Amino acid sequence: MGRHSSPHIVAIDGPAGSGKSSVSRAAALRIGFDYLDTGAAYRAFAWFVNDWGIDAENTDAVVAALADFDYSIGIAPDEHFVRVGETDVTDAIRDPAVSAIVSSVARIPEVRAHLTQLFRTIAASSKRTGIVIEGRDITTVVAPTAEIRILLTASEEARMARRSAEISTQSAETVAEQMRSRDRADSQVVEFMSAADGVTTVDSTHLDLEATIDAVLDVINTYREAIA
Ligand SMILES: Nc1ncnc2c1ncn2[C@@H]1O[C@H](COP(=O)(O)OP(=O)(O)O)[C@@H](O)[C@H]1O
Ligand SMILES: Nc1ccn([C@@H]2O[C@H](COP(=O)(O)OP(=O)(O)O)[C@@H](O)[C@H]2O)c(=O)n1
Repeated sequence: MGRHSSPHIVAIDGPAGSGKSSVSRAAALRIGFDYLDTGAAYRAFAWFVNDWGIDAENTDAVVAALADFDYSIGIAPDEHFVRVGETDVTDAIRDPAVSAIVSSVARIPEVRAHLTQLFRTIAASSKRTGIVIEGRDITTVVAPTAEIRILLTASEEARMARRSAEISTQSAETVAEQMRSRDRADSQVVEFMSAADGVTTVDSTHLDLEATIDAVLDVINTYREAIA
């Protein structure tokens, strides 16, 4: 038997290091939803452009590459993978070299429109009751009509500390500077530092990971009737 209606959507946005990926995946696992990390697609496309030797600043060449971008991602929260063609890029897209160029491809409107369409198609393919979608413009552009929309924030200091604890190959100062400049670049294209109308803010500055997951689940449960 096929599924009868489209999956319910929990939309989560926030800046780098706010906890979007870890919190969204854990929340999805807890409520039996799928999970879609949209930043992974922007990263994978940046990886692809770089792999083809295209300059990320060459807008025409980057846009032309979209036609050959064969992307797939696992949306089961416990089976995460990211592939471009036959190549598994799950780890490669986290490389600082990718982080350094991803905002350049993400600023291009044609790239955003193409990936937004892809996200809607992937979300619609979910066989579960619902899907948690996480990124920068999910509450505003990708799924503005989602029943549940959350902005996950944390102070810049907390976000930098979390991210530099994860990356051992670079100094804390380098990691912080790169994150700050990526947030600056991204902010010129999408609004993810303040909540749009109807979006609930969860500030994790003074919460640990478990408490943040609980806070997000609280918001989801508040709207539970709508998604039951
Ligand atoms: N509330 C929190 N307290 C402490 N660490 C957290 C919290 N939320 C996330 N983290 C950790 O911070 C790091 C960055 O989180 P991540 O989910 O990758 O953020 P984002 O997807 O927003 O960039 C991860 O190592 C994660 O375990
Ligand atoms: N919905 C989204 C998600 C990511 N992105 C871009 O993709 C990059 C990587 O996103 P990410 O979610 O993996 O970044 P982190 O917050 O995990 O560091 C961002 O810096 C943005 O340039 C976007 O433009 N829109």
